[in-house]
Amino acid sequence: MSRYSDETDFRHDAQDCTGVLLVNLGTPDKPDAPSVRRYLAEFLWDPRVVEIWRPLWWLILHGVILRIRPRKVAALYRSVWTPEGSPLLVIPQKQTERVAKKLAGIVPGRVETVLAMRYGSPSIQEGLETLRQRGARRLLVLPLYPQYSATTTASVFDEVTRVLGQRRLVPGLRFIQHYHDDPAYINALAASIREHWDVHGRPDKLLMSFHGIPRRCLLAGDPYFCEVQKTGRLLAETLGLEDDQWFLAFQSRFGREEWLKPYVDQTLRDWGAAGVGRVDVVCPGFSADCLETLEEISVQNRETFIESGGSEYHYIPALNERQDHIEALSQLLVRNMAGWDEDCNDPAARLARAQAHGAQA
Ligand SMILES: C=CC1=C(C)c2cc3[nH]c(cc4nc(cc5[nH]c(cc1n2)c(C)c5CCC(=O)O)C(CCC(=O)O)=C4C)c(C)c3C=C
Ligand SMILES: [Fe+2]
Ligand SMILES: [Fe+2]
Repeated sequence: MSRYSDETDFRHDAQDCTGVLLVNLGTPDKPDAPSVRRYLAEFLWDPRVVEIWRPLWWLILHGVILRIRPRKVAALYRSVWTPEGSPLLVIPQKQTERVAKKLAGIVPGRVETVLAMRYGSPSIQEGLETLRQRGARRLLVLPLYPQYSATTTASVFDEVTRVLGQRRLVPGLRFIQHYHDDPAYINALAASIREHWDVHGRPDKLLMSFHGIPRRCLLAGDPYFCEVQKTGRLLAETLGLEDDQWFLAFQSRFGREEWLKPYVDQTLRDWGAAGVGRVDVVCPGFSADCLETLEEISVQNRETFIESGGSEYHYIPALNERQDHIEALSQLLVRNMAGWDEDCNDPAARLARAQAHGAQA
C-alpha cells in the first residue's frame, strides 16, 4: 500500500497541460433542512471559519446551531433557488465554462479549467483529480474572492495543499491571493453600476456592502478589512463620487461577538430614519449572486430600509457572467501563467524513463 494517491500517474496518456482551478465557497445540494445541515456542518467546522476552542465549539455547533439553523436557512434557500439549482453553483458553473473558452482561445498550450467548491460539491478533491486525469502538470488556483481573508482564501489554500499532499508528483503550483485592486475588476464593477444608473437614474447614496468577519480577525492581522477599503475607494474614484455620495458597510453577521463595522442593517435603519430617499446597494466582494445578496441584501435589507422610512431601494447584481467580468478573470489568470516552465515532466517521457530503469509499468 502506498501513501500516495497518484502512483499510476505516469501510465495514463493524457498530454501535459496547465490546469486552472476556480474555487467558490459552496452551497447546499438541495434547499431542505438535511442538506443545509450537512453543508453547515462542514463549513462551520472549518477552523479557518470559526476559531473557537474545538471541544466547546463542537458542543455549540452540534448541540445548538445545527439543531435550529438548518430549518430556518433552508426556507431562505428555497426563496432564491432556481430550476437549475442554487445560484452559487449555477452562476460559477457558467463563469467557469466561459473562462475555459476564453483561455483556450488565448493561451498557447492546452489549458483545462475546472470549478470546485470549498464546501460541498464539486469538491476541491474532485476538481484536482479531474485536472490530474486531464494531464495538468501545472496548477493555477483562483479563489473567487476578490479580497483576501483567512476565513475564505486561506481555507481554499488549506484544502488544495491537503489534497496535493497525498501525491507523489505535486504539480507546479500557483495560487492567486486576491484581486481587490485589479483595474479590470474595478472597471467592471463601475460599468455595472453606471449601466444601472443609465436605466434607473442615480440614488442619494451608493452603499457598498461586503460580507463581514469578526473584528478580532482584523486585530489579529487579517488584511480583509484593508483590502475591502481599497476596493471601495478605487470604485468610488472610478465612478467620480463625492465622499457623501457613497458608504461602505459589512453584512451577514454571525454569532454574538463584534464583527467589522459599520453594519449594513444598522446603516440602512439610520438612513431610513434620517430621510435618505433612495439607496442603491452593490456587493463588490461577491463574484456571484447567492443567498447573501439575493435574500439578505435584496429582500431583508430592503424591508429594513423601507420600514425605517426610506422610499426607494435598488440592489445592483453581482458581476456574475458579465462579459467584462469574464475578461477580467481570464486576464488575471493569463498574467499569473506568465513564464511558467514547459513540460519537464511529460507523462510519456516519464513512462519511458521508468521502463528504461526496469520499473513495472
Ligand atoms: C461563521 C462565520 C462566517 C464567516 C467568518 C464568513 C465569512 C465569509 N463568507 C463569505 C461568503 C459567503 N458566505 C455565505 C454564507 C454563509 N456564511 C456563513 C458564515 C460565515 N461566513 C454562513 C453560516 C453562511 C450560510 C448561510 C447562513 O447560515 O446564514 C455565502 C452564500 C452561500 C450560498 O449558498 O449562497 C457566501 C458567498 C465571505 C466572502 C466571507 C469572508 C470574507
Ligand atoms: Fe459567509
Ligand atoms: Fe446571511
